[in-house]
Amino acid sequence: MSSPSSPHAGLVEKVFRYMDLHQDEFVQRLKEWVAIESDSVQPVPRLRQELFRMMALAAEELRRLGASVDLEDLGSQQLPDGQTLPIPPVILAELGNEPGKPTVCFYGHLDVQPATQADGWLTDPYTLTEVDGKLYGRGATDNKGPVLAWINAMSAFRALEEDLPVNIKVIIEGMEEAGSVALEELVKREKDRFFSSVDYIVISDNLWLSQRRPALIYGTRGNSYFTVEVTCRDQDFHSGTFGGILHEPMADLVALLGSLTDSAGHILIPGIYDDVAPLTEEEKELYGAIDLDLEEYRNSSRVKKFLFNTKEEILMHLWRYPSLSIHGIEGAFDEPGTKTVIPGRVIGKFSIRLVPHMNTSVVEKQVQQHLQYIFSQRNSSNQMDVSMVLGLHPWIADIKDHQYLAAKRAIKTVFGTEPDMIRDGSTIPIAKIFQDIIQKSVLMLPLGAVDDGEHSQNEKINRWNYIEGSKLFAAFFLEVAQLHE
Ligand SMILES: Cn1cncc1C[C@H](NC(=O)CCN)C(=O)O
Ligand SMILES: [Zn+2]
Ligand SMILES: [Zn+2]
Repeated sequence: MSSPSSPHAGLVEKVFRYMDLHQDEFVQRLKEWVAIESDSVQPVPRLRQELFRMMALAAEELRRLGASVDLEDLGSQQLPDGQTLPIPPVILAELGNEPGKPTVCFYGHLDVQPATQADGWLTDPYTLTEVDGKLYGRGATDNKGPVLAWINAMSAFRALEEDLPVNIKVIIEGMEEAGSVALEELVKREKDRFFSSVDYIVISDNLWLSQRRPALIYGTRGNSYFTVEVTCRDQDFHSGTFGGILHEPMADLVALLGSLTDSAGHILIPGIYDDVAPLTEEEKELYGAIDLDLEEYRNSSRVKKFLFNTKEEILMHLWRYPSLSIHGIEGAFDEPGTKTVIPGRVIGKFSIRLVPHMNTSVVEKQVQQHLQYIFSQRNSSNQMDVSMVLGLHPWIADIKDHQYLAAKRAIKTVFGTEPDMIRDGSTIPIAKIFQDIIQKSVLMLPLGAVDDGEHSQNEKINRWNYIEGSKLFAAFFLEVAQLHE
């Protein structure tokens, strides 16, 4: 609880009490939002319709709070197979426009990863189901819960007829899980309009490092995603009638993919580590202070052994060093059984997580050169094509920034503790885009617990995280307003 000396202590308590009393309504709203299958990953018309429905529902909710809401049309998306699909509109909403108050802009997304019960969900992924204080459902933590927590915070002030201490802007998209298609253009277009008055940007699209201890995030890795296609012809072969006389595309591809890393996870692409920011003594100390029980983390991940044995090494390799992951092979025989095919054309997929100060176009050249060299060594008559299909930049914040201090104070008020100061190994592409284009401070203020299972089966948000997270945003409004004065 806030200290009695704090000038807004009474208001904080009133808002928190409101939220405790109305928590079932907040959960009910999350249930309505989770019920929409707003999957942006599978490019099919039915799901795009669901995305449109999702954005309309959120727009309506914001209008109910008195916000002015625009739905920005982003046109359509051209898919590699020639199909075009409409892109769901982006919500740009605004509540309050008083010159004396700071303007805080919240970014969130309402699209989700695919999910079906057959994937191994214990409950229907689109029916929010509470078990032991855990609210299970696709999008519960990524990112519908946090978006609603922000809206809950706005709604509490309105319901109590209390003046909002900040001007609020909200940008909500529906294509994050597909790589934030067309969002950068929108941000550029709106730089001198919607974003001109923005002082601070808040994103809540990550998780804590712990079950109970809140965190602030000051960096995310980028990602360069590659496809490497090896083609002999456009049809499969029978291995009994062609096996032995062909350069097999799959053999080429497996060799290419196998050349990318060694068994210790070190990336073998020449030059790839050249631009990685050197480790300073100051940074080293930050890792020591983080409270992570490595054994528990390993056990709860159900992994026998990690590549590194100390907390510091593990965190550094997740946050401040690049990594290369192989994701899949399109065109490969991947069913059970013993089909004797030789695939005629296969596409390998891998990506490299980038860290400061790596650059996507430099990485693209290095990967091209490396794969061309490896391929040439095989004297294969097949055709190889490498392309970088996504180039997402890493992001790092200045933790001495005003709003990081405001967030720390809000965390102290709600949770009575200091946050873990952490980075995240995954990618929030829009963070760097906001930082570069709007040139205002970006804060990542996550609400979910480490075991929420984003993108996984049985994704959930704890009722406690959802409600305390709503309080956290309300407390944050008050702290930002106070610091801004
Ligand atoms: C779509 N995409 C392709 N490359 C990277 C991404 C973003 C994706 N983002 C998240 O998972 C956010 C987690 N809070 C990721 O990092 O894989
Ligand atoms: Zn997300
Ligand atoms: Zn996600």
